Amino acid sequence: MVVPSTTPVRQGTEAAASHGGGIPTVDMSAPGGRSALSRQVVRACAEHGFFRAVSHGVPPGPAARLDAATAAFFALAPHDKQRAGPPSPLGYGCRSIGFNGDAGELEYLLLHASPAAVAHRARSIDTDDPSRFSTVVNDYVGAMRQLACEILDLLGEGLGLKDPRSFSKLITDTDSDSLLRINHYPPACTIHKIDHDDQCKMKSIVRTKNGNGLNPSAGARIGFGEHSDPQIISLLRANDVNGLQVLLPNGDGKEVWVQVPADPSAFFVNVGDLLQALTNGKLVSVRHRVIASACRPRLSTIYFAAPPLHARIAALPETITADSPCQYRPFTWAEYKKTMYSLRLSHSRLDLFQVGDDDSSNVGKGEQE
Ligand SMILES: C=C1C[C@]23C[C@@]1(O)CC[C@H]2[C@@]12CC[C@H](O)[C@@](C)(C(=O)O1)[C@H]2[C@@H]3C(=O)O
Ligand SMILES: O=C(O)CCC(=O)C(=O)O
Ligand SMILES: [Fe+2]
Repeated sequence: MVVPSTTPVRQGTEAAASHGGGIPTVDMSAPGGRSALSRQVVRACAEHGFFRAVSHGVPPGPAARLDAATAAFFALAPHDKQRAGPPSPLGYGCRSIGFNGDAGELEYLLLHASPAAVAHRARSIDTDDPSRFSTVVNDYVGAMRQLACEILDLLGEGLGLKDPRSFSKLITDTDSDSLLRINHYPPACTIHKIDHDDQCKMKSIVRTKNGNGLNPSAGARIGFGEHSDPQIISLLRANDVNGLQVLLPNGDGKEVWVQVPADPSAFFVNVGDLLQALTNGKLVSVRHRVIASACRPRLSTIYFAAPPLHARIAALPETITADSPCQYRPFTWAEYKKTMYSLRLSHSRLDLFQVGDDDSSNVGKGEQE
């Protein structure tokens, strides 16, 4: 699979810290007060649907323990890993993503984040000591839930909601449908079985000529294809290997793929489709992808914060005005999930829920493209 070359790619830069056209960065501990922080978070989510959170206050222990446990799993022999698969969509998957023919150069573990589901899945992931694996995952999920709530409360405050905790309440419900995904992208050199040094040399030559290193002839490979995350908010952390790209406005009314420089100490925050619907489009769900062309493995962990299946998703009244009428019809997360699982990864599925687009024959029909 080769990267579509129509959209240019540029490097995210430090200029981004001031929203200068790259990757916005939010210092979660910056002096200046909570209302300044909430304005910054709203601005990043409204303009980009994405930001890098630094000085976030999440202790490093749970992440280090999760990375060790998942790296040990991915290092197992293929038939041992298959015990936790095939993905249903939960469980261990290799290359295949979803049910509709999407594929990427990765293997992954997709877990429901509830302690009961983690305990059940742990039995096939860590056969030596399932409860050790469960504890490690539960600790990490707890830390992620807390960070997600903090960001969602800042958004609620910054948007001036009557109840600023409206968003975080959805993900703290005991029936929350949140997920944890661990993606392992093997080094590109071993995928091709081309000699490591030759391939790295080849890539650096093309990078010099083209500036972005994504010429298909250099072996740029789709790790995880273009998509938006369907849930409320996603928190992504990865090792020091690049690969994540986000589709951001370039200021000229066009969009460009921006490479997100790796930062293992940061969390990358994505607005999901549900948050776009809840805010009547004020916050935008960001399209992103992973190009897995590096010569070292990329390990990423993403917490997808979701509401319970029965939760009704409708634009909050504060986000609807005469100038900004309601864009999406109300739906439940269960309904949205059913639709999304019938569609390809790259589908702009929220469009199907636009007011006026009530041709229900479009929704949940098992559309393939
Ligand atoms: C092709 C698909 C995989 C996906 C479900 C879908 O039908 C469309 C959305 C995909 C996605 C993207 C973000 C997350 O990685 C994910 C777990 C999710 O909730 O939506 C995946 C789904 C998946 O891999 O099961
Ligand atoms: O693995 C990554 O870095 C991102 C993957 C992703 O976007 C996803 O799993 O939804
Ligand atoms: Fe994603």
